[in-house]
Amino acid sequence: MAEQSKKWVLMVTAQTPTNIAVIKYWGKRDENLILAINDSISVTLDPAHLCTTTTVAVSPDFDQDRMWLNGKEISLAGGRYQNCLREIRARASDVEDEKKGIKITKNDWQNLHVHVASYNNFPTAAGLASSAAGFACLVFSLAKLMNVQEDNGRLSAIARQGSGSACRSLFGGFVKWVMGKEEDGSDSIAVPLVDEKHWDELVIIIAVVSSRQKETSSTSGMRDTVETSSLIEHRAKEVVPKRIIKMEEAIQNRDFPTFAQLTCSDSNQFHAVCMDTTPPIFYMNDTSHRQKVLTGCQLFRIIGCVEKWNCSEGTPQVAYTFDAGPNAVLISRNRKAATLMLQRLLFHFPPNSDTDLNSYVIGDKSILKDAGIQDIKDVDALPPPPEIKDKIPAQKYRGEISYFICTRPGRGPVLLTDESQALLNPETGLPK
Ligand SMILES: Nc1ncnc2c1ncn2[C@@H]1O[C@H](COP(=O)(O)OP(=O)(O)OP(=O)(O)O)[C@@H](O)[C@H]1O
Ligand SMILES: C[C@@](O)(CCOP(=O)(O)OP(=O)(O)O)CC(=O)O
Repeated sequence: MAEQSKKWVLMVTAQTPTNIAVIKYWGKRDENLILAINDSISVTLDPAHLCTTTTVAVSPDFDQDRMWLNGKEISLAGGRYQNCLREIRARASDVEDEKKGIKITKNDWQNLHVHVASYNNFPTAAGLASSAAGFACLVFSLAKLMNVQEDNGRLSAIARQGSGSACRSLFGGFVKWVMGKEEDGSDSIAVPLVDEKHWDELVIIIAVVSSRQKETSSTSGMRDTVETSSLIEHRAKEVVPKRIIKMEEAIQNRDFPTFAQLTCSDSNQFHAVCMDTTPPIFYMNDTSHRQKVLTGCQLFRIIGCVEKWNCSEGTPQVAYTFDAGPNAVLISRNRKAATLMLQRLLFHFPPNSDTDLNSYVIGDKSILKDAGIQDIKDVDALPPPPEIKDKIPAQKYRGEISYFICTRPGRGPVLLTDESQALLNPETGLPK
């Protein structure tokens, strides 16, 4: 390292989106490298509504690697963090900042320590893919700090070693994670299929049922499935490869009926292999807490509501998909369908009377406006959806959903150049 008289801190801040799989990754063929047993496809969600912001800093004064997640210091000792840090350091290049008088050579990076501060603007470890946005952001920001000369595809193979689904957050739009064949995982990377503008009519509504941490992590859940389910092999070898081909075609052609059919079937099959696991995993209907038994039923009701409406329209208006947590993701074919979906959701799941509508529907609130809803009175005045026949009185489940997020397909990672958005103090390298 060049002689420097002044103390210095060099920082980079980045923002990375989360993603939701429409063809699910579930099961590994290598636990350490995180190599999947099947390809998967996801849609990247607009970072304006769900994203991770991460600041990474380097200074000769730092005596160890440290990380703060959502304001609390966490350990970087875990294998996944260590693998990402090692792989990025191995690819670091020379960095020079003439204004600050900083010169770091390729070899210096092996001895310099980093500080990392990260913030998720949505619940962590609640099944909203915080690990995906989080590891993608960590790898992307470290790569920029250390001047790594590799494209986002190569970086995705490093993010994958933090969390499998993270590799898909290196791109916007629709993204495929190619499982690859190589033992070292070098061909197990994310590939962008189409960018976020290709199918920008889609509107995504997430019903957040529980923002508490889930009972069974994806990592241990999928390990148990691979060890004990006999259905998973059929899924990985026979079902998913065919679905991947059809899904890619549906996305290219913006063929919503095929897209919706594949998305719903794949989500349902993912939960079927979870149930085929010993002991069975119930992500949609976790029976370990009384409250969750109730909320789980609400998720089945959301499926029922979407299926009934799609059927009555004669062609799908909305696709549903559920990850490893009790949240529903509803992808509408266009704004009109999203408006009608939101009206149905608010009819069945009105907020408690003391809840502010502004905090009950967050993200792109213009959908709420399109639905003609300005306050709770408008929610209470919503008529029952016409597809509900008079035989069964329409049910309402007040207060059963925590909140709704309205969003859309979004872009990939970006650097934030405005220093005021940094999460670390530029003088000390400690959280602001
Ligand atoms: N911003 C972040 N930066 C780095 N790591 C993060 C970040 N956010 C979350 N993580 C890591 O991801 C873990 C949570 O992952 P987990 O898979 O349990 O939940 P999730 O990603 O929210 O849900 P799912 O993957 O099932 O959708 C955290 O404990 C932490 O280790
Ligand atoms: C259901 C899923 O969301 C599973 C995601 O699993 P993770 O990527 O969180 O698992 P690890 O690789 O062990 O970190 C489906 C998907 O995103 O494809």
